[in-house]
Amino acid sequence: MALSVEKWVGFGSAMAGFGLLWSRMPEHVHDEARYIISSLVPMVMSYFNPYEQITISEYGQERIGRNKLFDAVSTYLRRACLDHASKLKAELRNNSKYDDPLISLDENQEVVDNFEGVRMWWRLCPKSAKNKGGTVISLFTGDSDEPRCYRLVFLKRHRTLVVDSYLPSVVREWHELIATNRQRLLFTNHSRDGKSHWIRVPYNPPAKFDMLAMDHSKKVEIMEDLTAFREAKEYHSKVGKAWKRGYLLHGPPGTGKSTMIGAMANFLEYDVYDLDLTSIKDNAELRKLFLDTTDRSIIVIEDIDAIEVELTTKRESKEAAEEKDDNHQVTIELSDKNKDKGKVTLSGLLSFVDGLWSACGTERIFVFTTNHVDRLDPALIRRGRMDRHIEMSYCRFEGFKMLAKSYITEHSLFGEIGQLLDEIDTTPADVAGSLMPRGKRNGEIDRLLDGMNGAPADVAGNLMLRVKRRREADDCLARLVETLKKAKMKSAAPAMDSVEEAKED
Ligand SMILES: Nc1ncnc2c1ncn2[C@@H]1O[C@H](COP(=O)(O)OP(=O)(O)OP(=O)(O)O)[C@@H](O)[C@H]1O
Ligand SMILES: [Mg+2]
Repeated sequence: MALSVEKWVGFGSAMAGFGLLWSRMPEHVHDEARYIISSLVPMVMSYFNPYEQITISEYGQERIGRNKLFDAVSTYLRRACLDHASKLKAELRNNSKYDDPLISLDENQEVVDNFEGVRMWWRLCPKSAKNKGGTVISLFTGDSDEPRCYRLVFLKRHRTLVVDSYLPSVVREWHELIATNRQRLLFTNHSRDGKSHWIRVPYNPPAKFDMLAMDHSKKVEIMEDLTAFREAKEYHSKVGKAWKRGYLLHGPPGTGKSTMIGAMANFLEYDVYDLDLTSIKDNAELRKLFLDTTDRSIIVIEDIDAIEVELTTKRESKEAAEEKDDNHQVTIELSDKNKDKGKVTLSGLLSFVDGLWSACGTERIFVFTTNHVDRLDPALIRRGRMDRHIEMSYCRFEGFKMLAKSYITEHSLFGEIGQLLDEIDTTPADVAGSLMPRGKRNGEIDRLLDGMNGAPADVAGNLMLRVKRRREADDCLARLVETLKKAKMKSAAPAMDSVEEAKED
């Protein structure tokens, strides 16, 4: 049967070719006869050919971005139709939480699927050279080959079933599988042969919201905001807005901006795209990268102020030269390395965050981080582009308790620590650093355990853990008090100097 399907489809092509040939017959063949025959051949063919075919290409029109249906079909066929295939492919995924090889269909292997008693024939067609009628070069990949595609062949009378039920069910299964099985990924852009690509690694950030040292109500507000965003598909389509949200995280170094991104990714179960603007040649490259991102992802640009410094300086000089031309079309010179290569502009960046291209993906979160919010171009961070501005601030007592809670919830040094944290600006990173256990006093614990002959293992283990934790907590908190006192003295030193200077005067 499979062979006959192929024959029919092949016969169709042959007849179409014949029709084309006929239409190019010499002039002396009567025009009218030529017209009638060339339109009759496909009609006759179509009448006798009981099959239809749908092609699902790896890339969309003009190859702007991947065709998600292609990925859905790959996953579906891997699950549903490998049993009867004789030509398979195996690869070890570097982006999976599993170590087992991934088996999939090899090119040109035909498989048959059964849906509601109806047979469907699938085949993965390899890349082929495109040479008819001149070379068509992909807009972004610069590739002149026809991409790979799946061919689905079915009986004509089942077209409605295929389009309305079968293909949607393939997509549904794909979504379900992704939701249950998938390994989250961290992507970063990388330039090879003058072209930018995403490279990806498995991503399991340890950060969780409950570990984040920050104002509790602020934290709850952010989590509620993220939940509302995730559930707002209908709202966005009803009001005709792109389903995206922008967060600006600002605050001094070490206050948890990057940690917050990890916590967001964990909370939403999204992939993260860490966009390094310094290695992007121009707006076209930026566009390609954006279009290659997947939905349900967080797109991050860290330290946006580093780029903005250049932008602001440039803009100021341009404004001086052109008497306040404030059109935001100023070029960002991203780095000395790229100075001569090309340009990414602020407007190029904004078109993805908030402009025409922002509608090209759904369920995207943009996160910009900066240590210097005051240096950013207002155009970049205005509300609507960056929907929420979140300030990550120094560690106070509440934040400290959050960081310390994995060791201890109450201690005699807490009062002193609370007072010191109120007096000096310390980052959560510094506090977390002091709270790291340094593996001291193990000898003492060993001696203690030696004296507990015959104690059940779990009691001994628990006791050891308790003693260890207590000792560690004593050490850590004492070390933290010491660090904070030193920092306090240091911050008081210039003031003391000026008092002394005033006395001398
Ligand atoms: N608010 C916080 N809650 C919990 N841990 C924190 C917090 N802030 C910092 N840390 C700890 O300090 C380390 C550094 O923090 P992080 O990299 O998130 O800071 P950052 O604000 O991104 O700094 P930078 O501006 O230099 O990029 C983290 O690994 C984390 O362990
Ligand atoms: Mg950071």
